[in-house]
Amino acid sequence: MPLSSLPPPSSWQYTAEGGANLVLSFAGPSTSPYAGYAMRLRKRKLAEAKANAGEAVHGEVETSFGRDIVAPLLGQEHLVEMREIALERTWLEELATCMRAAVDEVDLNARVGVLVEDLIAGDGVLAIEIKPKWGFLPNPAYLSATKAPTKTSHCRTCMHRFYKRASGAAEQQDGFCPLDLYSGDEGRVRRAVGSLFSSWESSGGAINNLRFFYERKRVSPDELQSAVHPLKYALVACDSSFDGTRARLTDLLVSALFASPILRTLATLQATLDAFDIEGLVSLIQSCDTAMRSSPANDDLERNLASFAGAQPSLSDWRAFLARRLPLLSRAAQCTSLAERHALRDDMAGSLRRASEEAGSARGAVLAYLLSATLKDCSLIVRIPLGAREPGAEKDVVGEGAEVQIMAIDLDPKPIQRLGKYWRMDGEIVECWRERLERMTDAERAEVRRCVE
Ligand SMILES: O=P(O)(O)O[C@@H]1[C@@H](OP(=O)(O)O)[C@H](OP(=O)(O)O)[C@H](O)[C@H](OP(=O)(O)O)[C@H]1OP(=O)(O)O
Ligand SMILES: Nc1ncnc2c1ncn2[C@@H]1O[C@H](COP(=O)(O)OP(=O)(O)OP(=O)(O)O)[C@@H](O)[C@H]1O
Repeated sequence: MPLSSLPPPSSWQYTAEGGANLVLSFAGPSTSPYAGYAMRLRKRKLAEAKANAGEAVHGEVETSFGRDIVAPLLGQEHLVEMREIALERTWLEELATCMRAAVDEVDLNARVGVLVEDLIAGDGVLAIEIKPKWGFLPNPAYLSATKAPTKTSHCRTCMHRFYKRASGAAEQQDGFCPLDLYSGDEGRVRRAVGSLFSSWESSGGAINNLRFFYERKRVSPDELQSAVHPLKYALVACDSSFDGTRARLTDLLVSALFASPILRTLATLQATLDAFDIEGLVSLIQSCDTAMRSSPANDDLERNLASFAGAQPSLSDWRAFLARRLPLLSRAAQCTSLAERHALRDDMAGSLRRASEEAGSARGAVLAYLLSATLKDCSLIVRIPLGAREPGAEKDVVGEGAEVQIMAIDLDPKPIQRLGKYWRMDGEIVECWRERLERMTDAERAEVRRCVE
């Protein structure tokens, strides 16, 4: 596509935003070379406390990371091409006046945006976005005796949700367990999707783990309550009550997830790259570095971790890492059992450990952990072509020959400076959960769901 002059801000419509980026869909004429594209723009955080100073990842790494590092692992067919596009301040200023982001503002100083295939666009296309989060329990071999019992029976996402609620964030009481979603067991996958749906409904569609878009427009729970939403016409053969629509959407999502190996591969990659857990990783860094070994207080350890881990990896660092680790990591897609996944993780731990001993540096293990962090935070967009349907039509098929696609988004590299935060958060999350269990009676404790891999 030629990068001719960028269409005016009025040709773009707000789609959604995450913590760092704002995404706009091109809404101009279908003859434009930009039709079918979305633009990802950097945001400027409004809340000072949320701004992450000094966390910048070089732009070259940001756009190439998905294509060069993640695609060989997850499969090229699951990634969209990203392409940098030059931006002018006047264009951004005009955009800022005609479009308000829901949470933050577009960064007026950004000099490049990123053009991507618009995954929510298309006639009759239902796009369901899920953020599946951490799909494994940590390697018990590297956990401290105090944290191991908690971390091997409750997954990070379930504990983290409670932690966020305890610290005042508006999180749902009974959220989904990712281990159910990733389990490959139909009943458990349905339970996870059901929990996500309930949280979506009770939050008014505000959660970041589940979103629905139909023909490029975000669909809210209120709209699905309405009798005449076009998505309901497209979901033929379903009873058009809210519950009927919910059941149909659940079926569509569950069967799309079942038909694809992506969740299984994603969880295996996350687990294999996080072979030591953050606890084991910190011990490995300390064993390679005498100054870190003597790092006394926890505060210092948090602060010092990033500097001992080294500079933010460049694209060539990442390419060298992948070239060395690809033979082992490419086995992830073939792992079909938990035993195979654990064996792969053990192989990775052994290999990273030997490499650190030889080099006197844990940098390879740090890069592996950072790549795992990217995969723990990505989202999937399930594109289901429903085809155009007349109200009342009888057909109950998905699309007309068009295929369901599952694409991974938000595959940005994580800043190496976050290592200290990851270590601190791990301690706080587990402590918060343990205190919760200690406050309970035995009967209450027995009712707490255990997470099973
Ligand atoms: O730490 P977590 O698990 O809360 O993950 C953060 C996400 O929170 P959530 O998925 O809501 O729990 C968080 O998501 P939200 O901004 O809450 O939608 C971000 O994805 C953040 O990454 P980054 O700052 O964009 O690089 C994520 O930070 P990283 O942990 O990936 O660095
Ligand atoms: N290629 C795409 N096509 C359509 N919509 C997209 C696309 N990429 C992202 N989006 C939408 O924009 C939202 C924000 O994008 P993205 O996840 O890249 O932002 P982020 O700031 O990096 O997120 P996070 O805070 O989760 O790290 C997504 O959750 C999704 O709804």
